[in-house]
Amino acid sequence: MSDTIPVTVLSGALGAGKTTTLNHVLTEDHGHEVAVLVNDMGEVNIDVEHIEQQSELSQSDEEVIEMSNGCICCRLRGDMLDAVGELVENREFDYLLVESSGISEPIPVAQTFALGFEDAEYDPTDDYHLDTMVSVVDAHAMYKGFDSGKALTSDEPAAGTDRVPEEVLLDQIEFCDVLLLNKCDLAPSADLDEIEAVLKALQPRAKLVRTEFGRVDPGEILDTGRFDFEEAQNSAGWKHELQEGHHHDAAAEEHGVESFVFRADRPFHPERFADLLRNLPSAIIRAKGFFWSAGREDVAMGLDKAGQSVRAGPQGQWIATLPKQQQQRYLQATPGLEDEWDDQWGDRGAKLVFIGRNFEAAEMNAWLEDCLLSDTEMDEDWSTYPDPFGVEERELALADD
Ligand SMILES: Nc1nc2c(ncn2[C@@H]2O[C@H](COP(=O)(O)OP(=O)(O)OP(=O)(O)O)[C@@H](O)[C@H]2O)c(=O)[nH]1
Repeated sequence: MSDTIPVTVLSGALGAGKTTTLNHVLTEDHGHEVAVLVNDMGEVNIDVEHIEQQSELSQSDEEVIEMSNGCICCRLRGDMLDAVGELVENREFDYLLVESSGISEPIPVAQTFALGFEDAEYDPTDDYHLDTMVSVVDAHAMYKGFDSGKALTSDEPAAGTDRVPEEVLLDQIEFCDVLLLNKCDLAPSADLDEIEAVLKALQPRAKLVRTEFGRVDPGEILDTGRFDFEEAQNSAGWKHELQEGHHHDAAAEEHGVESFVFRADRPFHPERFADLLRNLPSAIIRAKGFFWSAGREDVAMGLDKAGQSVRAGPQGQWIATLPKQQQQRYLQATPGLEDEWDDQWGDRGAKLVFIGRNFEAAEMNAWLEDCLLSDTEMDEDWSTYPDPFGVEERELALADD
């Protein structure tokens, strides 16, 4: 590990300030010989021209960069693996900075460096280790979003993907070690406090640093040693809420940031719950979890709300539908599962987390309770209920409603 090259990955929405941050860090005295990789990996390349322009910009800066720190800029098209492999062969450098284009997902990039690929010819973990995942968040865009009642952005899905930008943005927020809240010059400080409270609720583990024009101390993002794949995967606020239960955070409370977990051991009435999902208040920024839809005892439905986009549909298996032997293994390995186990229905039920600002948890709770089957409905024939959740994974995409 120690003789492999540390890697910092910068992600963030389009225009959040990744390039600005990168250029700032490169001109600072960071004590490294840095190679820079601009990754425009995804099939989704919305904006090749933009990236082209950007690298022209970096090239025009190259003189400065070369002179101060001996950095190398290289642009990547296509296979990131080949590029990073070639890079170690052909260049002398001791740190790799990757700028991951706005639309690309941080998790696959992290996987490349942290885990490598099984069948690939080149294994990047021979030469590299992931040091820090950084996400640059645009404070100005978030502030404007709050102002217009929208939690985050609400752009159309990018061509070639069914994920809208705010879903990717939430991945970037939830899967990182350091959050740079950039463009702080463009939002009033009261709003910055509020944005910060929201970010902390979405991602309690990351270090949060406020910046203007990407002016961050290089030590905040280089050689931090903060990355840990497992921790990063479990660092989302909603996971904490589900696993550890609710804990009050004074700063969050002060700014009206609320998170709330709903648990039930009954099914939802499919239509009532679909209706609620269609009408969720926009104050709810994030919702995530599993639920049981009456008539679909075969499958655990997943809910995933990121900003204005809501998806719900078949996502996983109840332990109750697994073969007996496997069930036993889960029951033994999972503390508390035995107590929750229902003789007839096993682990079927609802476990949902909602994170938002200025919403009434009690009201939300009452709406959800109303969606559960009543005692009378518990005795009905559920197979006659229409099923809005379909058969495809998380098919009910409500973003365009
Ligand atoms: N006012 C203000 N403008 C900023 C700040 N940081 C960056 N900008 C400007 O915002 C624009 C976008 O910045 P970039 O650094 O290119 O953003 P990016 O994230 O690399 O953008 P993409 O590569 O398109 O994803 C540029 O015009 C920057 O000058 C900031 O802190 N405050």
